[in-house]
Amino acid sequence: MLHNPAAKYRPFAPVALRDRTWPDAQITRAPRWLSTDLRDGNQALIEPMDLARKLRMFELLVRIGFKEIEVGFPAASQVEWDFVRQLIDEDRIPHDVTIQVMTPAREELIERTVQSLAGARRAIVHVYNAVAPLWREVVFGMSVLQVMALVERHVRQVRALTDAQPGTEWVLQYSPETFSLAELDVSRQACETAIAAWGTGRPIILNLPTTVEAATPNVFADQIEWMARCFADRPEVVLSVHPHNDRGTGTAAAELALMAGAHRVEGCLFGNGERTGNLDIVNVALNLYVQGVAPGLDFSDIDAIRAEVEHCNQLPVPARHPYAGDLVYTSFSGSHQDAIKKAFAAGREGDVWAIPYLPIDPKDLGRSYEAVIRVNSQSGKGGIAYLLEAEYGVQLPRRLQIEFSQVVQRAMDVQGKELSAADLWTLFSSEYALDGTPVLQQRQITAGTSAQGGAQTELRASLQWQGRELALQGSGNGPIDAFVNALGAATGHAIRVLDYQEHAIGGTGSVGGDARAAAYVELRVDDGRPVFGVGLEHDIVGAALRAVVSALQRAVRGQQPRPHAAPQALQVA
Ligand SMILES: CC(=O)SCCNC(=O)CCNC(=O)[C@H](O)C(C)(C)COP(=O)(O)OP(=O)(O)OC[C@H]1O[C@@H](n2cnc3c(N)ncnc32)[C@H](O)[C@@H]1OP(=O)(O)O
Ligand SMILES: CC(C)C(=O)C(=O)O
Repeated sequence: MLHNPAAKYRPFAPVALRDRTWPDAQITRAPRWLSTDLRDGNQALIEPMDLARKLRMFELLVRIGFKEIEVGFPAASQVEWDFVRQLIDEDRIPHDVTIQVMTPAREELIERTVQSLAGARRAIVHVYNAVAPLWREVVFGMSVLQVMALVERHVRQVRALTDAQPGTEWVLQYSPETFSLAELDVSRQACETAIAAWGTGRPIILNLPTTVEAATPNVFADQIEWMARCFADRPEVVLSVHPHNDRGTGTAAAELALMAGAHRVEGCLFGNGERTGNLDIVNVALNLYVQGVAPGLDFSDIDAIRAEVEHCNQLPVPARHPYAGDLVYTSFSGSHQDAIKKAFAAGREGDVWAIPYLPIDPKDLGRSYEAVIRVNSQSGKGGIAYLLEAEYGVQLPRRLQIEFSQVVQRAMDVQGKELSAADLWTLFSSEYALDGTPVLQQRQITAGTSAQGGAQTELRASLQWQGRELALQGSGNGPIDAFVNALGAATGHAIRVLDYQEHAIGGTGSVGGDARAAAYVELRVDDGRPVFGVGLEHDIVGAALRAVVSALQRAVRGQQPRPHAAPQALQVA
């Protein structure tokens, strides 16, 4: 790269429009959309679509709700011609859909283009010629006057040919190609020449392209407002824009152009098109949607649409593509996951959508929440807890989330790749010995009254513990109290219960067919650090006792077995 790029590149001159109004405008309704997937999109494919793929694309566009579809460049090739004929001859164009075809300003090509439309109910003939200085000099070798003469001659020709086919309702679209790079006055003259040659008062679309993006989108908005003022008193004129994306600002250019007075937007699904692509219509339409404006296009099953477009174009849609990419409803980083989980837990997906980091409800596009959160080395407790709850129904208490996230981090450091919900469950089950917790045998629990008149529970059971069978006997003010006292006496550990929580798990989750109980116990054992245990059982008492054993096992992991000791007093913090 150059040390001084100014030696080679020049900045684009701004438009002198001091009284511009577009910065204060708001887009409150959807524009008219034209899909140019079958023309500008198609001409940019490594392998242009064959008839079968063109038809699939056309039918997809109709299903999505496009009412104006540029179906091709019929003078360019036999496939293009045959496709237009197939649509007309087989009556495949719905009554509310208008097809558009494109031609350069060349006699023989215009003639063939208009012929291709014979029998159409309604059609837009799209004529273009470049108007910017570089093109005038290098491509055409023409002065401005000669360019105007070219426009006049060819639009007159379109008029004559279409007048000869009165069975079709005709609209002319004129594009001063390279508008974004041209002097505004030259573009205006070209448009006025086209209007006059077509016939004042007859419907005409003036389509203003950023054939190559050359400036920041505010400059394009100024250009559009300038042109809109020139044609403001012409009701027959529809002002359309056709942004490309060379600077990566196609979407912004289209949106600012709508604020500046454009009524119609041309583009392609997911931004296919020449070089960096055409404007991404899905992007602009869904940007409107999340501002509460109905776009008039239906992307309810965005994955199916994406798959169909990928098939037709033989090009992938990137994983980070706005609204449609594989990863765009996924959060990897811990603080995002935490915020999303809290917002769902607080019911913030209610009537008015307010979920942090998710500008749109993925469900509206047929995507699912399951895909929202994924866990890798950047993740924190929130995402892990979300996945375990969403997939397995367990609602981990906050301190258990923190404890388990450290277990996950250690596994992640070794493994170095993303963990699925199933991987997390395997790790969780093994860490808290959900399947391997020794089961209490011959459990007998009797509720009674103590000598002081309070509630007293007596517990007897046997338990396999560190290779020997323990006979447990204890009493307390409830089953957990009695069990902890009995276990402390039998194992020689001082056990204190710091926290206890429980909940039911519905019968439909991945945990099992029937409803189950989940219990979480936090213990301090022998004045060590607090540890959690988890128990899943069909009954709540069984789950709680399992959770106590799970926590004690974790607390004494790696220690030598203790001799018996006297029962410990139970305290619940
Ligand atoms: C910005 C855009 O997307 S414009 C759309 C462009 N799309 C396509 O080009 C796809 C389909 N195109 C084609 O199949 C062919 O290019 C055709 C059939 C249109 C023409 O093919 P050819 O006659 O071989 O010409 P070629 O492709 O080399 O085009 C260049 C010629 O067209 C002229 N030309 C380019 N644009 C235009 C225009 N809008 N109006 C009139 N003439 C034009 C050039 O000046 C050049 O003329 P020259 O040969 O006298 O110097
Ligand atoms: C001819 C026009 C509309 C075009 O495709 C462009 O300029 O990009």
